[in-house]
Amino acid sequence: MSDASYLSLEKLTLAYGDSVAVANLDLDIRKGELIALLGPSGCGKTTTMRAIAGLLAVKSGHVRLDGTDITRVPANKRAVGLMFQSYALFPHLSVYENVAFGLKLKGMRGTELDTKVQSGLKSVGLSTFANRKPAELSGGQQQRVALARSMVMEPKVLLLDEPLSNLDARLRLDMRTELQRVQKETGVTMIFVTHDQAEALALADRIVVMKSGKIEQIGSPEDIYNRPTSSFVADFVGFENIFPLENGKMKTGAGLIDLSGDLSSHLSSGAPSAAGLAWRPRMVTLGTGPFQGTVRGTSFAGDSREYLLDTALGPIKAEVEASQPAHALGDALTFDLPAEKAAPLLRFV
Ligand SMILES: Nc1ncnc2c1ncn2[C@@H]1O[C@H](COP(=O)(O)OP(=O)(O)OP(=O)(O)O)[C@@H](O)[C@H]1O
Repeated sequence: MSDASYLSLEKLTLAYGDSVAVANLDLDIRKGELIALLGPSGCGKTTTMRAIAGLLAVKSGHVRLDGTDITRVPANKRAVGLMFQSYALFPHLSVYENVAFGLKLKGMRGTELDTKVQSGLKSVGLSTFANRKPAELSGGQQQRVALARSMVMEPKVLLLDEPLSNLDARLRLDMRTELQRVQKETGVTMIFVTHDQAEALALADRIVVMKSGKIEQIGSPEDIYNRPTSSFVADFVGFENIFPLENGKMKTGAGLIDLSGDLSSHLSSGAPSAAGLAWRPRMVTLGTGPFQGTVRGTSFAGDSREYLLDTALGPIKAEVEASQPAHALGDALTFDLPAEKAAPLLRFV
């Protein structure tokens, strides 16, 4: 086992009956990494987590953890923790008893148990809540109990399935920080599932983007955000203006067109064999350029304003600072898609 493959999924195929949900998936995760599995509903995120946890039989392939093949090891012998989006706390037990539960099952008692539980509660800031019942806690506090309960078991890997999805926007932000802190303090390897790209970008060391049971791209948050390799990932992370390339020209509703700026030198530095180009709305220049559009929609987002333009190329989304003069529905605007700002896509899928 190398450092880069503390947890390895090798050619993992997972199915429900005859229906394959995850196909031939390879993934190596380093010890202490915080990994986000990101992707649309049904792409196989939860299925992959269930297989790592031992809750779903593997059809073919292997799961290795810390040098051991655990593909056929029962869930309770894997040292893999799992935290669900519904925290699944025992309502009749106190916070203390909830956190102690798994340790007691392992036969721990007395001072050792008490020390572990106290330290687990302390690590999530809930020492003074030990005697409360889950119903007497806020959603965020319940989430912390669930986290403490998982962490006291000292798992080699902690899996979190949509851990923040039941929390309101404010609490989600708090819990993001909390999760990150606990992870860095304990050094536990964590994999969390989310379909929220902002959450993945904010939390993860590396993001694994999945599509239809396969990995579409693996990279740092910066890679995924700035350098998506396919149109699917580009679309998923907010590049709204995405076009295929054919012989160095952009294929649009108005046919093949040349871009202004030096596309070839931009591409040769980034991706010489690009299959497409993508621009975020704020990469579109409004007010000057070779193209024409008519404002069909506008939305105000505090610092910025977004315009949806009807154009011969197809619909274009542009974002400008809100301090710029506003345009009205029906206004005709010129715009540019600057070649040097485009993200080159290797695959158009
Ligand atoms: N118990 C099941 N029986 C049959 N098919 C299932 C079962 N659970 C999931 N699937 C199918 O497997 C595929 C992957 O599902 P999975 O739950 O892993 O997706 P996901 O990416 O976690 O989605 P979501 O974000 O909605 O939770 C989907 O096509 C789904 O319909």
